[in-house]
This record gives sequence, C-alpha cells and structure tokens, in this order.
Amino acid sequence: MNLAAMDPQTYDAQLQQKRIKLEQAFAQFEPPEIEVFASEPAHYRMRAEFRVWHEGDDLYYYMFDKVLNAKVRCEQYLPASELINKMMLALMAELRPNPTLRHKLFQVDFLSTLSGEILVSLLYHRQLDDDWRAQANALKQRLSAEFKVNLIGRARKQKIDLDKDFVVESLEVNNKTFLYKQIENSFTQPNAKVSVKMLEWALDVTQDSRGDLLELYCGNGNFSIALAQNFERVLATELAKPSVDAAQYNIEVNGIENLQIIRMSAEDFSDAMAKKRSFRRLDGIDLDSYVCNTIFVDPPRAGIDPDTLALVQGYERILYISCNPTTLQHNLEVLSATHRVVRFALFDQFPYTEHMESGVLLERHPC
Ligand SMILES: C[S@@+](CC[C@H](N)C(=O)[O-])C[C@H]1O[C@@H](n2cnc3c(N)ncnc32)[C@H](O)[C@@H]1O
Repeated sequence: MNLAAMDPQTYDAQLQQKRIKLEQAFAQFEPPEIEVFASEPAHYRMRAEFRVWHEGDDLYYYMFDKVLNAKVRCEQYLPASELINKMMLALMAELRPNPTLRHKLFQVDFLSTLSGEILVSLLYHRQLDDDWRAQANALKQRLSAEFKVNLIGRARKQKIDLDKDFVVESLEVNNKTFLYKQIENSFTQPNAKVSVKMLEWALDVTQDSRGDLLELYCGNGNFSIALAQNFERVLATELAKPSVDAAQYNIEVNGIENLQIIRMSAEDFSDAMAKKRSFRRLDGIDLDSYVCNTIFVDPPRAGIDPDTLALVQGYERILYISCNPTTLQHNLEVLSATHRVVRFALFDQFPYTEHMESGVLLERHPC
C-alpha cells in the first residue's frame, strides 16, 4: 500500500500512465486501440482489511505503507466504499471501550456492497467463548439500527457466524438488475462499479455470438449469469466450493435457465475434454452436446496452465479477462500463433496501484 499515491487529483494522470504501459507491453500482438474504463477516484473498493493496534486504552486500524516502510493509522480509508468508512467509525467506537470484543483482536475485514449490505469479520489471537458471542450479538443489535450488517468472529480453527456469512450484491448491468451472493473469504471483484463496466463490455463483445459458451474459472457466476443472455447454453467450471455454492444460489435467484456450473479445476476439466480421464462430477453432462464457438476465461494471477491453454486455443473466439498482464502476455505468446486480438480493454479495478485488469477478445486467424 502506498498511501501518498492515493490522490484523486492525480487519478486521471495515473490511469493514462497505466494505459501507456499496457499499450507498450502488448504492442507485439498488434491490438486495436485500448478501450479504457476508469474507476471512481475515491470510495471504489467494496472490500478492505485492516490490522488492529492496541496502545493502552487506545485501539485503532492501521495499514502498512510500503514507501514509508511504516504502519499508518487509518481512521478512514479513501479507496474503501463510503459504507465501509461509515462502519469503520461506528465499529471502532464500539470496540475501543469493550474489553471482551477487543481482547486479542488483530484484524478486521469488511465486505460491502452497492446494495447496502455489509459483512464484518473480527479476527482474534484467542478462542472465542460464550461471553464473546453474547457481546458480539449485542454489538450487532446496536449496529443494526444504522446498518444492514452481519458479524463473523474468527480465531484459529474457529468461525462463528452470528447470522450469515455472505452479502447479496445487486448490480445494474445494461439496465438489468442481477443479484450476486458473495461469500466471506471467497473471490469477488473488488471494484463493483468497474465490475459492471467489465460485464457490459463482455456483453458487448459477445452480442453476436452463436451457439453455447464454455467458461473456466467462473467464481460465483459473476460473468456467467450476465452472459447467459447472449448464448443458447452456458457450461461453467470453478474450483472453490463456496464460490460454486454461491453460483448455484445466483442461478436460482436470477432465474437463469440455460447455465450449468460444475465444480472442477480447469486442469481436470481440460483432461475430461481431451478424453484423457473420466470424472464422476461430469456424470449426466453430455460434453459433446455443447456447441461452443466461444470460450471465456478469467484465471487467477498465475494465468492459464499449458494443458488448459491448449483447450482454450481450440475455440474460434476467446474472451480472456486477466488481472495480471505478465501471465496474460505469456499466454498470448501461445495464443497469437492461431488467434489475433480484435478487442482490448483496460479496466481500472485497482486505482493508485501497479495492478492492471484487462480484457482481450481473440479470434482465430482465417485459414
Ligand atoms: C480472477 S477469479 C475470477 C472469478 C469470476 N470470473 C469473477 O468475476 O468473480 C479466478 C477464479 O478462479 C478460481 N480458480 C483458481 N484456480 C483454479 C483452477 N485451477 N481451476 C479452476 N478454477 C480456479 C478461483 O477460485 C477464482 O474464483
């Protein structure tokens, strides 16, 4: 974290620098002009985590500043949503004078939404007992006068949900509302408003699609749910069980009837598609019945492994969302032998940092 860089006055200039850097890094692939999607310059992060410092009777949130090489007290945090900032103040005012709730508390995580829900996780270096539970319940009651809040207590091998361990986000995508269950400690896009721009861009680049869609690394169905309208059917896979459970909920609550999610790693799924191995989880799913011209991938920072990349390369159109330009570059070095980049976007998910989220649409070279 570099707190000095977080200056809304310099936001536009910082984004231009990112655009230039991305343009230079990908020049070898001769992409069309980059489409740039800016963030809000403040209050754009829906998640934030803070360490907690104890100093006599005082108690405060802090972050580690890489440039100053020091911890910095945070009463408020510019990147975090307004809801998180409001909750930071209300929560700390409650925790500071409460011996039970502050005892050995070392971290607080916030997960907020545009829908107004917020989840607060309190992390401790001690086991949590009935006294903690009673105090936490009373705290939740008091906070509920002002917030749609849920509290979770965590300690080594212990997790106490006072009510539920998720929030339901509501995103307006091209004038349609989609609901998304987001589970504590599972992957969700951090910048909700930029996430909406990503969904709208993905809908735009796939609007003339034919047939079915195969999606790898689908998380809680963030893209799958929105993209289903552009395809006959969607088959999506994801490794993490909580995300798959959230995706099933999201299919139901959004009334999506042409989307099926399977819990499987991309590597195993590639083996199944290549008929190298068979898997019980695929019983009842006729992979050969899917007619997919398009594959959609949104892998973790490590990018796509070689076997999965070989599978991806077999499709006519590849839509690739990436949170790591370095691994995207490596994967494009392989894919560019058969495909060319026809759309290229920079989504500023992570203002004031080096991180860059990009979107690439590739089409197979004509033979
Ligand atoms: C960048 S996130 C994208 C999630 C989703 N597309 C979204 O927008 O929320 C990458 C996802 O890949 C999943 N993942 C990580 N390694 C995987 C693997 N080997 N096979 C399948 N999924 C994996 C993670 O659990 C995570 O949900």
